Amino acid sequence: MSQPEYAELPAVNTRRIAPGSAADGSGIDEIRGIPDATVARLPVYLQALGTFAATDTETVSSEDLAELAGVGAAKLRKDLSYLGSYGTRGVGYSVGRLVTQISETLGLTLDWRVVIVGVGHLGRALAGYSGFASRGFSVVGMFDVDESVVGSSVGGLTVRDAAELEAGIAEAQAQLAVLAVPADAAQGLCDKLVGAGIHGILNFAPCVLQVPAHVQLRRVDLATELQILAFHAGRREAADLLAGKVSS
Ligand SMILES: NC(=O)c1ccc[n+]([C@@H]2O[C@H](COP(=O)([O-])OP(=O)(O)OC[C@H]3O[C@@H](n4cnc5c(N)ncnc54)[C@H](O)[C@@H]3O)[C@@H](O)[C@H]2O)c1
Repeated sequence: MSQPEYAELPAVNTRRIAPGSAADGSGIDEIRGIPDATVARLPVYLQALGTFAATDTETVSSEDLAELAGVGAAKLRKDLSYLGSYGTRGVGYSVGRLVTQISETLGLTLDWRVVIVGVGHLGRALAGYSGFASRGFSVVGMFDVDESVVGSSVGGLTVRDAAELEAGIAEAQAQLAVLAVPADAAQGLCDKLVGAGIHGILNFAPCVLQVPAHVQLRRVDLATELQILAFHAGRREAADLLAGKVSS
C-alpha cells in the first residue's frame, strides 16, 4: 500500500499577496509566513510545471520538478510545504493542483492592473511582452514626459503625459507600476505612485528608492545578475584550472 510521504493538508487560504514582501526584499511575507526566498522561487516552479502541463503530465516527482527548476529536491519540497502542498510517496505532486496553488499564492489568479512609467526602449519592450497578460497582468496605462512620445500609441494604449499620472492611475484602478525612467527621475515618480495608491513598484532605474512599509518594491538589475553569473563562471574556471594542475 502506498503511504503518504507527508500528511495531506488542506490548501492554504487564498488571500492575495504581492510577489515580494519586505520593501528591502528580505524577510518573511507577513500574511502567510512564506520566506521571501521561497516566494522568489515559486515563479520558477510555475514555469517548470508549465513544461510538464504542456505534455499533459498529470503528476511529477519532486526530483524531476526540482531538476527542471534548477534547485535541490529537498529545497523544493520545503518550499512547497509552505503552500500546504505535500507530495505522495511513489506518486509525486499533481501538476494541475500545484499550478493552482502556486498561482493563487502569487496572486496570479487575480487581475493585476499595471502602469508603465517611462516609455523608452525598456518601457516599450515591456509593453509588448505577451508574458504579462498570460500571467494575469494587464498594462492599463503608460506615461512619459517626452512630447514626441506622449499621445503616441504603444501596445494598443495611448501614452499619457506623466503630469496626469495620479489621475490616470485612479481612472485605470492600477495596483502595480513599472518604473523605466532615468535614475534622477525615479524617486519623485515613485513618491507620486505611492501617493496615488500604488501597492507595488518594479523599479528598473539604477538607483535605490525609498517607499513606505506598506508598499512592495522590487528592483531589477540585469547587470547585477550578470555579475553573479560572472562570479560563478569565474569560480568554475578557477576550479577546473586547479583540477587540471593537480591531475597533471
Ligand atoms: N535594470 C536593468 O536591468 C535595466 C536595463 C536597461 C535599462 N535600465 C534602466 O531603465 C531605465 C530606462 O531605460 P531605457 O533604455 O528605456 O531608457 P530610455 O531613455 O530609452 O527611456 C526612458 C524614458 O523615460 C522617460 N522619462 C524621463 N523622465 C521622465 C519622467 N519624469 N516621467 C516619465 N517619463 C520620464 C523618457 O522620456 C524616456 O522615454 C534607465 O534608468 C536605465 O538605466 C535598467
